[in-house]
Amino acid sequence: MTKPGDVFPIGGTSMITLTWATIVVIAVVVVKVTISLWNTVRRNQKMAKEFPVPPGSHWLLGHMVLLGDEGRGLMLKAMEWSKIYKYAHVIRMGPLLQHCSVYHPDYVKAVMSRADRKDDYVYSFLRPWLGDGLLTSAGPKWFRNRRLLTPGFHFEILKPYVRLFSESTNVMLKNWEELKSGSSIDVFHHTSLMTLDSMLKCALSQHTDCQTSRKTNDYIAAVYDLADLTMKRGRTLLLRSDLIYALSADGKKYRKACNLVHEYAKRIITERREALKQRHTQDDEEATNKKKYLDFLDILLKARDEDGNGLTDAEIRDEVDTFMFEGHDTTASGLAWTLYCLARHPGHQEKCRKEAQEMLQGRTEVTWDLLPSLKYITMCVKEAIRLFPPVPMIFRHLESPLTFPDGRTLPEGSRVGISTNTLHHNPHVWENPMEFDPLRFSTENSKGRHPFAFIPFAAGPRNCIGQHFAMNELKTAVALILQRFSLTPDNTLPEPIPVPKLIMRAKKPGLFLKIKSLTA
Ligand code: HEM
Repeated sequence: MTKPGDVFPIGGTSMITLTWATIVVIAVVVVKVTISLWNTVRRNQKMAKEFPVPPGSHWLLGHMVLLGDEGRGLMLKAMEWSKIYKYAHVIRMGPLLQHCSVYHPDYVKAVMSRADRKDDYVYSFLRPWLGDGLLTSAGPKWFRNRRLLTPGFHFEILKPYVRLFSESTNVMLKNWEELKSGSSIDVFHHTSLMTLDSMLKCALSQHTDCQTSRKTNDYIAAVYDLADLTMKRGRTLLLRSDLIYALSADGKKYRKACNLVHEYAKRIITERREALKQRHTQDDEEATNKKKYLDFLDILLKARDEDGNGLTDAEIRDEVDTFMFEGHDTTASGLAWTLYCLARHPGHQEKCRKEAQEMLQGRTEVTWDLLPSLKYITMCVKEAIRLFPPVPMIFRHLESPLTFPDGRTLPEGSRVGISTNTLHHNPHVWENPMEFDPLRFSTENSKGRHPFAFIPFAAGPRNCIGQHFAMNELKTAVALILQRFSLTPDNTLPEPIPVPKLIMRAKKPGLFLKIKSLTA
């Protein structure tokens, strides 16, 4: 029996066993790491043999040295390279980190027709926030949840949201009316608050004063922080390490914001579950009918697979966080750049305004049945998100080898980047690609276009589940804005500069336009 103070003895034999065990563990780790490095080097070499490596790659930092102003340098270079390399080229982001960037419709189709998992390089930075939501999950889990969530985007569900989009846009326009006519405003800031307001209503039935309150709501501030911190981490080599990030000031701020948004979603889910339980005790049918619309949370709570199993609270939270991220800033970016294009092209702006006025006849609410008549506005929105795709780059990790139509192949484990921005400016695909020409999207001119030439919402099995939601919001907002305001560029400031972050943003100071009320 051991007494207090006894030290457990390690005899000679145990000591030798322990030493050997340690050596074996270290050897296994070293062998595994060496094999993994060797495989990466071989994969990279094979990729570089099949596909051109553009000039300017540094021996250690690769093409990162060309990133330039917040990634804009490399974005412009990639557009230049697409003139020389028609389909794809290699991009090096460090000594071992390398991907094949594809931007020709035939190549994009080959990648997007499969459901390979998202690449860890970018999406892992989102995982602590979005967990295993639709955007970041893979395999059977993604497949099941995608099937469970798809009914939530049926047009019957989306119909009542158009009224909510009108409501949020009108709050933004009321704010604009309070400004002096001819004021210059950062449109991005306004559209971002407006789409967040809409998303809170459609996803969670949260009607907040986020657009009018002077004090920033904690939840909204945390969502902004998380998006900004994720972008910053992606372009800072040192912060890519989980350990360094966890110890850094940014990492601590990220964790705090993550906890805040998770707690917020958890509280709303619990409250809604309680409310649903209460409703079961009353007349369930009657209570559901009284509610004016189903929000995404209702859909998530009701979803059942064929075995009758629903989503857990953690899964619901991940999906709520995913919608809040994927669904607001992307739409804000699309709207801000559409307004910018229309400000620069007064002729197209006037045509859109005429269409909006004819459709609205003085009303301040767009309704579902009016949306199909917004044909010219739809063409302008599409052309704007061709020129300024809200999601400029998407990454995939090949789970099996991929052969392209011309016979070139990429081995399993390769990282592929689908550059929406380069594809949308590829001179082998688009005539005068830099020109804003909404008529490209007329029915006539769209005939015969490759289905993978224009992919702002991605394509194939992992396309954007919210694309109709987003297009409805964009059309509604543009119609209501142009009915009441005229937009012109602010020539006292430099031209807004697009920068490819997680979404296409405008470089500081932002995207400023002059707004003039037409009703004052
Ligand atoms: C103009 C607005 C939008 C654009 C340009 C856009 C674009 C995209 C793109 C390119 C993807 C593929 C991303 C990837 O594969 O990594 C995607 C995925 C996704 N989007 Fe959107 N999106 C928009 C709005 C929305 C909205 C409003 C919602 C929700 C209400 C939404 C929810 C999602 C989700 C959940 C996914 C992941 C789908 C999956 O992998 O199954 N998006 N979006």
